[in-house]
Amino acid sequence: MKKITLLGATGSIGKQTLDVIREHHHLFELYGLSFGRNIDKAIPLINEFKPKKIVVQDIETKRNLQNIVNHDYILVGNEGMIEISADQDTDVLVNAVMGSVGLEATLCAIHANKQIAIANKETLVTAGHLVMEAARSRKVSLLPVDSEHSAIFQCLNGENHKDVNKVIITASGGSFRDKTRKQLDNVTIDDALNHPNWSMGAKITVDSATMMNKGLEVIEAHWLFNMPYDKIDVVLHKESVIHSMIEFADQSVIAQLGTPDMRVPIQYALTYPARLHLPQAKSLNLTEVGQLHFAEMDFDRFPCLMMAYNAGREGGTMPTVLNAANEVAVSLFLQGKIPFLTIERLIEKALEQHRTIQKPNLETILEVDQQTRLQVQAYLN
Ligand SMILES: NC(=O)C1=CN([C@@H]2O[C@H](COP(=O)(O)OP(=O)(O)OC[C@H]3O[C@@H](n4cnc5c(N)ncnc54)[C@H](OP(=O)(O)O)[C@@H]3O)[C@@H](O)[C@H]2O)C=CC1
Ligand SMILES: CC(=O)[C@@H](O)[C@H](O)COP(=O)(O)O
Ligand SMILES: [Mn+2]
Repeated sequence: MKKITLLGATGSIGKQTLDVIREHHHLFELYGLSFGRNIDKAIPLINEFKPKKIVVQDIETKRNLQNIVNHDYILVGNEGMIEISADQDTDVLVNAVMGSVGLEATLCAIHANKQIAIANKETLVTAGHLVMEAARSRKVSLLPVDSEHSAIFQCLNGENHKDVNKVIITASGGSFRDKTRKQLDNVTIDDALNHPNWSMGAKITVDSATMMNKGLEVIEAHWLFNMPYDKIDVVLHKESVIHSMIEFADQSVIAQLGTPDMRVPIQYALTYPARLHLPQAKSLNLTEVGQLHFAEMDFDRFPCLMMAYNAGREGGTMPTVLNAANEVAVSLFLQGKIPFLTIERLIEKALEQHRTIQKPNLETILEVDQQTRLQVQAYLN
């Protein structure tokens, strides 16, 4: 029985992780869970899975939860997430929290030798060098949950890293893929949240519409697979059937395909190297899909992707700034405070104003993250 700690249990990945745990309850037990403030979503999960430990975002949420459920172990905030992630009684951390707030819990879980299933891409973008170095030195396996990275991981199975010509990450194009830049002037929050293929949390759905999601994924792939940026390509593929591909030295291309269902990569990260039956997932019928489409990425149409490549290549604290600026800008858009196209302008400004610090330690990363958040908020005043 593997005991799982799940950060971000009330979210889209959290919910689908619980589907997998429920399906394989003879293999997995939910030991601890965290969520933000969404008590209504958390209560049925607490009642069903009876976690030993719970973490909420703040004291007020803890008080409100205590008025509803009788539980001895409710912790708060980052310290709480760190405690349940590195707890001696848990085996695996599924990090499905949204944002770089998941960084310290990931690092502490690695230091405590936990197996990590990582959905929380912001952690790797913000401080990939620290996370990968910790995982290497502790010999901890860091298994990807993000669909493209799970695909790359599967395509690399049994292959030699030096034989890779390039990694080809597929991009659906997001909610606005058929719109010109001019048509983006007046798009609404609801329009942005209408992803053509995936049902996901609000932040990643907006990232997908700006193409920042692919930018974050390029940096994530760089760290997870130790791949230089000139060997990572992005191609538009509107069906999201091919989740990513690898071209090898002999020009052979291996791809991983499947219906768009995050329970598949989540389960694989939890059962690797075994593949278990997953009854909820639909079989891929290519004759029903009919055609698969591919198009070259247009960096003028999607400038966030180029900003991410540039920040990744620059390295040091630049990806930390990219991520923090993006988190704040997307949140402002989702609160209705800025129009869609202002997201990329705020990020661009934050990147332009930042002087890179190379080889930053955790303290520096956390400081730059905080400073960037305040700076981007201040652009609006
Ligand atoms: N959804 C998907 O299909 C995919 C997601 N990912 C990545 O997985 C991660 C999670 O995404 P997704 O599930 O869509 O996100 P959601 O917004 O659906 O869920 C986020 C979860 O994190 C919690 N949370 C948010 N902010 C905080 C905070 N400050 N402190 C503590 N908890 C917090 C939320 O709690 P509450 O509900 O209480 O607010 C919720 O449980 C992201 O990094 C995303 O990029 C990667 C690939 C695919
Ligand atoms: C499901 C998943 O992994 C998302 O990150 C997905 O990739 C979003 O799709 P696009 O960013 O390609 O629109
Ligand atoms: Mn993805």
